[in-house]
Amino acid sequence: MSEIETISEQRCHDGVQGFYRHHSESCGGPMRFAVYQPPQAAREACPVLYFLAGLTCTEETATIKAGAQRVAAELGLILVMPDTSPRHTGIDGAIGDWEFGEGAGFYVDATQSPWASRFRMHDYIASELPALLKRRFPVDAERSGITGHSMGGHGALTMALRHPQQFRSVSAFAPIVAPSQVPWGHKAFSRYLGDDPATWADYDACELVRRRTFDGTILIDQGEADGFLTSQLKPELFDQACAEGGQSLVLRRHAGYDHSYYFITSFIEDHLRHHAEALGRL
Ligand SMILES: N[C@@H](CCC(=O)N[C@@H](CS)C(=O)NCC(=O)O)C(=O)O
Repeated sequence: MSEIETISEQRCHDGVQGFYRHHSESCGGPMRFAVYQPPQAAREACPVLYFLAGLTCTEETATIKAGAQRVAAELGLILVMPDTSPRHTGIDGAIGDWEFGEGAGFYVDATQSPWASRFRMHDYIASELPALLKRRFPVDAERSGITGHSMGGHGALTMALRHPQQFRSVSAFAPIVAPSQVPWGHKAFSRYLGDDPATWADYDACELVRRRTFDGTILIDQGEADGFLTSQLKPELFDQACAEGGQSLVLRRHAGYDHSYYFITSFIEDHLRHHAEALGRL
């Protein structure tokens, strides 16, 4: 049996939109992800852009709602949309709370029982999934970028800052930039990582960027009408941390836009072009 099971594949903008399932060692069970292969992928290895989704989302959310395929087809970018956590874990407390557990993996490797056995999304995204994709899809892994939304924006920023050899370009939509300082982060990190905030810094973009900058400009878009802006997102903290760390950042604030995929689809093209340029496609 192939290590990747195809759930569906459909023609899309002359490429192929597929959904897949495999057994994940990192997460100790089955995981699903979506891949869009642009038409160029039929002939050559293509750069790859990972899109990490937010709370309550699955591999389907950005695939269906972001509207990224048309421009990815033009630019020759492979798109990878992973699920946001392991599923059907059977762990007590893993379902029923949209801010924690299944659908809310926060892209960390949990160290605390009972989460540590399954909730290892950092290792999954940084190592296991890229290695798996290389064996099945025509990815030019040397040219990988990462983006994401909200919790996934936090994932994208922390992955890129921690693994600059793996991810050569980074951007985010309405990201959680300082999880150690906001309720979403407190709740998830205290359970996944334990009560000592010192262990949280490795997953906090504001902390990471003060330690080491990313080689390239970080692009962030943020809607001013986002209901989570002042309570959970606080982009000004990342702006300040980047200034202190000497990180190049373009933070764009857009009047009237909220937290939804209507906001994301309005600016996804700019993000694809940002990555394509950094990955040598423009
Ligand atoms: N709990 C609220 C808010 C959740 C929320 O806004 N999730 C964002 C990510 S943090 C999202 O992308 N939701 C999926 C969607 O809009 O399709 C809900 O379920 O409506």
